Amino acid sequence: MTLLSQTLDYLEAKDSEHEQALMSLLSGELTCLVIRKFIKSETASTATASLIQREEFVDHDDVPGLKVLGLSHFQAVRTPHLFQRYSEVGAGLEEMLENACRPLPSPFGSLKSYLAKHANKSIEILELENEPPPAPFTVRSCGRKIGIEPHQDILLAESPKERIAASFSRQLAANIFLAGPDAGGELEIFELGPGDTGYKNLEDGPKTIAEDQLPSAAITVSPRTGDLVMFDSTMVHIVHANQDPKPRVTLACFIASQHDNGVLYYWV
Ligand SMILES: O=C(O)CCC(=O)C(=O)O
Ligand SMILES: [Fe+2]
Repeated sequence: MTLLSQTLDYLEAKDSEHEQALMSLLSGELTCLVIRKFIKSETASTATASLIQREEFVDHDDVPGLKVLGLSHFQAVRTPHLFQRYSEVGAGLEEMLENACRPLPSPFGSLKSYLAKHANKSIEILELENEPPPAPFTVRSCGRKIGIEPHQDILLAESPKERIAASFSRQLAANIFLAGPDAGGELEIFELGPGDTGYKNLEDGPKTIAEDQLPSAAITVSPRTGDLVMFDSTMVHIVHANQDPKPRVTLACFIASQHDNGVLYYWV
C-alpha cells in the first residue's frame, strides 16, 4: 500500500476537481488532501488575533508551550473530570468564532459549506449515546519548539461502546491553518494503520510509537497560513516542532463518514 496525497488551490481548482478529490479521500484512495488558500489571510489573522486574547484560550493541561481553546474528546476520555468542560466550552465555540470573524466568514463555517457543496452531504455534529454533546472543534497554538508526538485518532478506540463509532467508514482529521509556521511544524503521515499498531482501546494506552522507530514518512505536508489539510486520522501521524518564533495556530476537528449515508459528522 502506498499513501497518496493531493494538493489543490482553493480558487484555481475546478468544482469537479474538488468533488473528485473529496470522493477519493472519503473512499480511502487518497490519504491526505491539501487545499491551499482555503481561507483568506485576512480571515486567518483576524480569527487568530481575536481568539488568542480570549480567557478560554488556556495552557494545555499536559503539554507545556501548547495553548488550546477548547478540549478534545481524547483528553476528556483520558481525564473524565474534563468531560463537562469539554462539552460546555464546545457548546459556544461555533458562535464565538463567527463573532470573532464578522463581517468576514467563519473558517469553520467555510469548512462546513465546502464539504456540503463538494461532498454533497449534510454536515452534522456527532451525537453519542453515552456521553454529553461533543465539542465541534478546538483551536491549538503550538509555540516555538512544540510539536505533537506520533499518534492515531480513532473514535472507536476512545469510546468502544458507541455504535456510531463502529459504523464509520472513514475518520478524517481536518485542520485549518490560522497561522502556518515559516520554519518547522511539518505534518508527517506514516504507513502505519490500526492493523499495524493494534490500537483498539484507549484504556490499554494510546499505542504511541517512539519517534526513532517510525518508518520513513509516506506523506509530508508543510502547511501555510490559510491552508486546509484533511487526512486519514487513523494512520500514525506526527507534527514536527514549530521552529518559528510565531505560534503555529490551527482550527482542528474530525470528520467521519458512513457507507451509504449522506451525512458527515464532526467533533473534536
Ligand atoms: O496540526 C496538525 O497538522 C495535525 C494535528 C493532528 O494531530 C490532528 O489533526 O489529528
Ligand atoms: Fe492527530
